Amino acid sequence: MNKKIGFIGCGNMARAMISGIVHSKFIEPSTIYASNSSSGKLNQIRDDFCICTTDDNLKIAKECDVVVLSVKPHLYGKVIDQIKDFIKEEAIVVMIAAGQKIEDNEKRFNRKIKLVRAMPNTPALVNEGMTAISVNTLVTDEDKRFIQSMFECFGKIEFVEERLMDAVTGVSGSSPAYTYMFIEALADGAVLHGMPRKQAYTFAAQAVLGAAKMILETGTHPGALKDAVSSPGGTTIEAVASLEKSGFRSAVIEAVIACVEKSKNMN
Ligand SMILES: NC(=O)C1=CN([C@@H]2O[C@H](COP(=O)(O)OP(=O)(O)OC[C@H]3O[C@@H](n4cnc5c(N)ncnc54)[C@H](O)[C@@H]3O)[C@@H](O)[C@H]2O)C=CC1
Ligand SMILES: O=C(O)[C@@H]1CCC=N1
Repeated sequence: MNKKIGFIGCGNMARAMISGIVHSKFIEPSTIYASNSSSGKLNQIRDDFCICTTDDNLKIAKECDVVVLSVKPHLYGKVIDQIKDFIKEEAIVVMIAAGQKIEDNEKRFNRKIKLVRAMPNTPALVNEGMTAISVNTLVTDEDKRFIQSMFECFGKIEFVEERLMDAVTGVSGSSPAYTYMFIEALADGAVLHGMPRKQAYTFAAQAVLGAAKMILETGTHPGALKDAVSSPGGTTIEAVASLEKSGFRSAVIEAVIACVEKSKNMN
């Protein structure tokens, strides 16, 4: 496994992925490359992970076997125009941008190109990422295994039909943000009742982590787990009733719909 992995665009998501790949020892840091349009983040990532950095996107295109396009979605056209004639014949291009469809980007490359569309999330930084992956017809089973292993360096993966990618963005790509809002609000409630803020974040975050683990590890329906916490005439059902009154579930569903719609209409 002597593949070189390159990142074009070295912001929050690329950093989370690079951190996971380096810490898992999947490949040598010296075979990971990153380019960015400004130097500050590049110098930081080179110092933190001992990877190779450059301000030249073409160097990544010419040298790497896997090229991750980790710039913002609106820059895909510009960056693909710049690199399309320099990507190696057998290289795999991985698109992680919200809303970027395989077919549209095949057209941008205007040549035979192995394209992977993936939607990771930033908990990759602590090895708890969730990534969905779709591929085009040129991606081989061996390529898929490599891409799977790369994303598994920092969490779970599932191959999905591309039509589900917008839903994935709503449920896992973007959802860490809304989960942080929930944790922040939980902590605010505890602070309101006298708990020091730092302690409140620990209690709130650990409760959310534990609840998530219960679903993943027991396979029990979330409703049944909720019922097991809600003693008849007890404290929890008061909170549950209050949340229902405020439209909590509906607010979350509406948030996911807004996210998915944005993803569908991005270009
Ligand atoms: N942040 C997140 O939680 C997630 C982000 N994504 C996707 O990852 C991509 C990157 O997102 P973030 O890392 O959050 O953005 P970011 O803004 O933190 O990073 C993008 C980087 O690209 C650099 N850049 C801009 N133009 C460039 C160019 N022409 N050549 C090279 N580098 C250039 C910027 O300087 C910046 O450092 C987006 O397409 C986003 O949809 C996907 C899943 C989760
Ligand atoms: O907010 C965004 O557009 C990106 C995609 C998923 C998470 N962050």
